[in-house]
Amino acid sequence: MRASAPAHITGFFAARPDPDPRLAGSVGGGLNLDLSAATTVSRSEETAVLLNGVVSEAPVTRRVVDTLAPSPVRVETELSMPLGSGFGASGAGALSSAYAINGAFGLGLTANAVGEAAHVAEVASGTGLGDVLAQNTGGLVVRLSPGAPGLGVVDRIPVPPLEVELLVRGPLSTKEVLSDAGTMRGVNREGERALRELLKRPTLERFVTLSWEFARRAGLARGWMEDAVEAVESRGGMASMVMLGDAIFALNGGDALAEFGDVIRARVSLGGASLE
Ligand SMILES: Nc1ncnc2c1ncn2[C@@H]1O[C@H](COP(=O)(O)OP(=O)(O)OP(=O)(O)O)[C@@H](O)[C@H]1O
Ligand SMILES: CC(C)(CO)[C@@H](O)C(=O)[O-]
Repeated sequence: MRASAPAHITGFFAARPDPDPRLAGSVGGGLNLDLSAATTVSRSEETAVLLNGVVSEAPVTRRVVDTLAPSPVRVETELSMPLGSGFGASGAGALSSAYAINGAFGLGLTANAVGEAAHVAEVASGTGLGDVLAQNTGGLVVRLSPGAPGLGVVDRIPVPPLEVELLVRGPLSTKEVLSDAGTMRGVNREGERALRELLKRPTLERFVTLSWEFARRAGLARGWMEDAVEAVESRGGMASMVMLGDAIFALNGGDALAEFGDVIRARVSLGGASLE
């Protein structure tokens, strides 16, 4: 059985911890992109998880297998987004695996129940907070309260499947940032502020502008990003940092961004995770 889930790039966020991982997560805003994780699940003598054809530890996906699979499975995930760079690869892998396991074994779980298994795996692994909730929704997602799909509250800002340009300089460990109390105090303060401001006028443009304000005020933006965003803005585009990656996303920024490295082009994915 095969299923897929979109990449998700967060623009701003604030962690909302909770002893119950189903209720823990984050609030914030982010874009789903058509760089997908596609997972095929088949029954097997023993469980194996392959990421892009390579047997991998894949701790997040293994938690999903332990939660949902009634017998050993072979899980093969093809990822078309960069790993470890803020594209929600671990969340997309976990969510697409959960959908595929549900279909392969006829578990009869709803999308929210499947999403809950992936969300809990992601939060428990420390590799993400709100990606799965957003990836189960699709589009430009505003997370209003934290939690697994069916528990967290989301809304969407209506946008067409517009093009997004991305420049990835390298990975940034989500787990390290989330576990740094000093950094997270600033992140949470600024993320809550950005959400309040966005809800006053929820538009795509405000999302990008507030994301860039968040990245700088939270102390996450890097020097090269300032130059890249300025170059994009000087030619009429908009840009901000991909949370959490050493990466930039831009709207109408392709030519300017290309001066800083290889640009990946993607489109907003309006759908969430699904069986194929
Ligand atoms: N599909 C997947 N299944 C299981 N593990 C994955 C998958 N994709 C990435 N990982 C691993 O999850 C770990 C955490 O990745 P990390 O959360 O830092 O980045 P990400 O998920 O790509 O982006 P984000 O910052 O949006 O979470 C990394 O070791 C990565 O190799
Ligand atoms: C923490 C995070 C930014 C990592 O991608 C994401 O999971 C989110 O928005 O909660």
